[in-house]
Amino acid sequence: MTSYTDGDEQMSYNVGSFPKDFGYGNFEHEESQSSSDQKPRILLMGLRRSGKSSIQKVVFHKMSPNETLFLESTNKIVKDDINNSSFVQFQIWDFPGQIDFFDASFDSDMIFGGCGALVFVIDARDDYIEALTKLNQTVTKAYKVNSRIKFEVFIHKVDGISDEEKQETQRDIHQRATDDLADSGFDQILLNFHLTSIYDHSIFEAFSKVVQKLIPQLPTLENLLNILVSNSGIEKAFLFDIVSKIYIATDCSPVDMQSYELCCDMIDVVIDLSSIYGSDGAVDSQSASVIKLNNSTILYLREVNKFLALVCILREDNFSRQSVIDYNVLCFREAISQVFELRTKNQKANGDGSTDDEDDDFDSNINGSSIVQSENSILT
Ligand SMILES: Nc1nc2c(ncn2[C@@H]2O[C@H](COP(=O)(O)OP(=O)(O)OP(=O)(O)O)[C@@H](O)[C@H]2O)c(=O)[nH]1
Repeated sequence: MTSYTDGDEQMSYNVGSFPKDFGYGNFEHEESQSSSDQKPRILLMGLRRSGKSSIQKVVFHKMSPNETLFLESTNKIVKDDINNSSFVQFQIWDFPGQIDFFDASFDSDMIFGGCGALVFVIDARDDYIEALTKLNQTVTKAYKVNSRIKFEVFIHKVDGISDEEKQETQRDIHQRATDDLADSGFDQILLNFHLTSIYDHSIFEAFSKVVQKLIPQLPTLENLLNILVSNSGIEKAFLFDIVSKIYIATDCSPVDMQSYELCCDMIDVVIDLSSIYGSDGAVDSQSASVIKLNNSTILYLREVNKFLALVCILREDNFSRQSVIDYNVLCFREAISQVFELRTKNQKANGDGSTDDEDDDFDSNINGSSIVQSENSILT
């Protein structure tokens, strides 16, 4: 029988092109880390072999997609601590596919109580009727315990499926899932759908959106990026978590997949080169890189802190004012460190257990003082 006891904390990394020790260490300004229990939780649920463990391994442990073919079935909850900067701190719980909500050892209050987001994975290549039934059971059960959970449905393994087929599958799953919820009297539950595959960047993009919803400072970060972009002639800017390549914030212009992929590839190139030629770690405060594309576009990467990098896309003409951009990036970096400091101060003041309400206060503080200050110092 499945046991729902605590799983192993998986802290070793199979990091592909990353240096072996390039994982989520302690953030140097973070004097006190939130305990694991206080971190928001992301639950990975879905039928057996739908691809849950593969997603977690590929996104957070740099496992190559082909290696996931050899993953064994999960038979207990596996908890994984993602201990990054103050912005990216959560736990991922990977559930066995054959989970039984009626099992006496399934403590739904404990499991769904502290849950920030529930990711339900559906294998798009399989007959998904059973998966939809399970989705309905899972979501309604979780909602009854905690109505604040964000529900994300990954329509997974869409590699090798034509674009029309993808859209049709998404439309069908969306329709059936929302109809099922309405039939069970839960039409107030909002499901978000993402087409994903571990064989391309779609899984990183989808996970970025899930993680962003768990970052209370997101509006502040977006605001800072908007100010930076509009004053520096930048077309698009992403704030990346370097280790996982998920972006934790971007400016308000729409994200197109190609730009995101280019930026991810740039991070890979920089990490690879830094690991070979750099002296200490993969990135440091001097880390920067410029890639000129053959369509008069520039990719510009700057380190923000140990875990975060800013990657910008801009036209070559606008890059002639690089010193202005660099100055603005310095202001941006300073503003981000102020956000960190305030966050840490708030956490300490609240005994490390800041709630959403406290984070709201935090946001208004930053918007009221620090951003204005950085806005003034950004050159136009
Ligand atoms: N084609 C394709 N195969 C995938 C993808 N993601 C996962 N797989 C494959 O799906 C199979 C099952 O993956 P797992 O990650 O073990 O699935 P799981 O949901 O964790 O399974 P349980 O632990 O049994 O619940 C593996 O052979 C993976 O290689 C994907 O995006 N595309």
